[in-house]
Amino acid sequence: MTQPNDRRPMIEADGLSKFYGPFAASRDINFSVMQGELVAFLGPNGAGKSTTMKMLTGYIAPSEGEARIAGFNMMEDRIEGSKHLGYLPESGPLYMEMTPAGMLDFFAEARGLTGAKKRDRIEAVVDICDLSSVMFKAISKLSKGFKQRVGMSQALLHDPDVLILDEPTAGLDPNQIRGVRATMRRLAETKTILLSTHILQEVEAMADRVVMINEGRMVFSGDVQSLSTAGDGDLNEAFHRLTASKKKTGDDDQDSAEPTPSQESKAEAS
Ligand SMILES: Nc1ncnc2c1ncn2[C@@H]1O[C@H](COP(=O)(O)OP(=O)(O)OP(=O)(O)O)[C@@H](O)[C@H]1O
Repeated sequence: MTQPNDRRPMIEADGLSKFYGPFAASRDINFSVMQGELVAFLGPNGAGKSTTMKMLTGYIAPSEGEARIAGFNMMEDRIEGSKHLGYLPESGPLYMEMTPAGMLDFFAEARGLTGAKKRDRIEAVVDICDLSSVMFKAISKLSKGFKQRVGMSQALLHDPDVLILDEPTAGLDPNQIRGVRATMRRLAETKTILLSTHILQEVEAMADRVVMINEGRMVFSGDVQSLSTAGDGDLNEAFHRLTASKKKTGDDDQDSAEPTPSQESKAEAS
């Protein structure tokens, strides 16, 4: 078992920014997720969570800064970094006309898995994500919860040690949320996880630490207890205080998104 001081950073955002013309979707994001940690990535709609996750996974190029997975720069060594990484994008890379069985087979081959190894890994993710009842139905015909689980199974297929999950419980009913959370708790025993969510109970129940962004900038990095303290013991209040819009004008008024001095001390990169 990894001891706390043996841990190394498995996910690193090092000064990440993404500009679309003059608009900064994210700006100077700095944080690390250490081996074995589950870190919640919070922020209101449009804060820049998905953009940051896409940079971390090498899916889009940063305008500035560097993303590293297991120490690999995701622009220069994306193939090596991707061997360690499972990514569940917000909308899921689901081929709607395929069945889960066909899709997992396709992704397994693409990951270089063959023979018994391929069979074992498909069996393992079908079990983890509880997919056996839908393996031969078209993905387009599955409920949202099952589509989400198929997306998760794809992310887990090559048994990566790092997971980046973009809102894995978005749009699910309470029973489905329970199922996904139970799966994540199990995964968190052995993997490093960065998870974006809007659900604060999820953070309380599962996260070791929280990184929060607002209007593209980091406004908090710390443990759940410190986040709660920032809201006088109430996570909803903390979320509100840290993410209440400071914009006075349009979206490209970037200077107005500066954290206040008290928030800045909480947003130190770990
Ligand atoms: N390709 C793009 N071109 C221009 N603007 C973009 C592009 N992608 C994202 N944005 C903008 O960047 C900002 C951040 O978007 P992003 O999807 O990262 O937010 P988010 O925090 O993931 O939001 P949500 O919680 O709603 O999913 C938004 O204002 C969005 O409109």
